[in-house]
Amino acid sequence: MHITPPEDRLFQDDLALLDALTAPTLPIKSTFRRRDAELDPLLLAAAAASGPNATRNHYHHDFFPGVALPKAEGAWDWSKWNGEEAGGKQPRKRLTYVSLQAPRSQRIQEGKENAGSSPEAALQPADNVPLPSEKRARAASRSAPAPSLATSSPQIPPTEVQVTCMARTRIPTPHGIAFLHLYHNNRDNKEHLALVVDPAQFSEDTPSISAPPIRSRSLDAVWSDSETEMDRITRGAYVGRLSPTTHTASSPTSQKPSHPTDNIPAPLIRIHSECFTGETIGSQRCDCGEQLDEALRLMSQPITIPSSSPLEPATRIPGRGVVVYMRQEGRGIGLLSKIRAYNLQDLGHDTVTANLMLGHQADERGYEIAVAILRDLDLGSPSGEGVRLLTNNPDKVHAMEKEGLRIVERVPMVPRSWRKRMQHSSPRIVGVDSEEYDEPERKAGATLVGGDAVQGPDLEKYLRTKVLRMGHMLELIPERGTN
Ligand SMILES: Nc1nc2c(ncn2[C@@H]2O[C@H](COP(=O)(O)OP(=O)(O)OP(=O)(O)O)[C@@H](O)[C@H]2O)c(=O)[nH]1
Repeated sequence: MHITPPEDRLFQDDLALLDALTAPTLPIKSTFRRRDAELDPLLLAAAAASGPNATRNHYHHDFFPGVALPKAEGAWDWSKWNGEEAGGKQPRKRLTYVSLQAPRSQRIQEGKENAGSSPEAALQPADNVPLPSEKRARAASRSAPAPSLATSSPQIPPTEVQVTCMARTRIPTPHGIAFLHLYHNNRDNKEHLALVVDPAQFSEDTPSISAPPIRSRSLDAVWSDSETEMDRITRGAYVGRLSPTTHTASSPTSQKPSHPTDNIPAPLIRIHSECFTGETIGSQRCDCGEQLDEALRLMSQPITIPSSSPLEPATRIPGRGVVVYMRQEGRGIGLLSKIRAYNLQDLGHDTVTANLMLGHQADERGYEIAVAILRDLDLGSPSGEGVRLLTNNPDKVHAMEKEGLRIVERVPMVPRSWRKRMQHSSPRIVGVDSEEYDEPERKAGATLVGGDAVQGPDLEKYLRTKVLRMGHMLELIPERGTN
């Protein structure tokens, strides 16, 4: 007799549960076995852990109807629950899940929810804490007013996503220079980012390629009549490289989609979702940190353009690309829920089931804002040059295409550990230029955290200022080249 191992059974049950929770109709009775005994304590734990009012989208769902819950958020008091214990002898009453959430239209009418973030809200600081009035006045006198997201295009219906690049700056990364763009939008209060890798950002370094510079239209626009050249430069609307002696404000970007005139491949684009655990503390539960690092590395690789004539050598040009960094932590469920989901995963559930058990969808991300950011950078428009999208996620490809992004190629994102394993069995990975992956072995860690030492002139200057101007207790060492 064949006996299914308990882990397999759990896995099959998880799949059945997943079907039950996600299918449009309930599965046929015989294929779906309820796992009351194992599941209920977990559901109760998940519900109790999130407290009465901290479920998805902070709407009030109640796993314990009729129980007077304490007022303080998250302060679930078990002594107030008179229900039977799970696994007790009497036949158990199933707890029902009651949503106390009113329809959205009603919540908007009652003023409990905004109909959509107002442009003003989008331009608030990200943490949404209003500045004290005198600070706000001082800040306003120092910075140019940002364009109103609502009024810049009066013909655009209010539902259309609008993004504004509020600031841009040069960041020297271990892979080369990237330009960090910070965006506000009219949909949420998060500061989404774009990291642009593009040699044409430096006019003096522009190689002999015809690809247009990747520029933000909203950043390069003139925001008001009173905006000075220094205001524009301070928010990053400049061309070339800034130095104490050189600074030239940019001109408003042309609205025409631009095409490279030679055979340059479309820029490599990565839509990356925030992952504090993977990117900042080097968690090895996921490969997010590695993916961010890898995306920047791949974009910074020189591109080989074959020559049209066999007599001429191929040309090598610097890499071009953009990482759009979306603040969609935990596939959109937020860090709090992701941490709880990790505990459910430690109890044996997979990443999808854990999300569902917490009342979330498997993936709650949306890509409208990401596409709007790419549009602002003049990338991926139906009439433009298109993009190569770095992802393994088919849903992401479909979602981006649905939002109107022109994807000319999907580039796989092969985990480094898998690549190394595959390289042992086969020297070439299908669909990937093996030269691009010719990199030295890393000594430690899977993320930027585990990378090599940070170094370079910017860091040197920063460290010296900390010692000389801010009194940091560090012995100064001679600058490079001075001894
Ligand atoms: N809820 C949840 N989110 C996770 C977990 N592990 C990673 N994430 C989040 O997942 C997001 C990254 O998504 P992935 O599924 O790794 O990759 P993807 O973006 O869908 O696909 P690729 O483009 O191929 O990388 C980040 O926001 C992470 O914080 C997890 O176990 N649970």
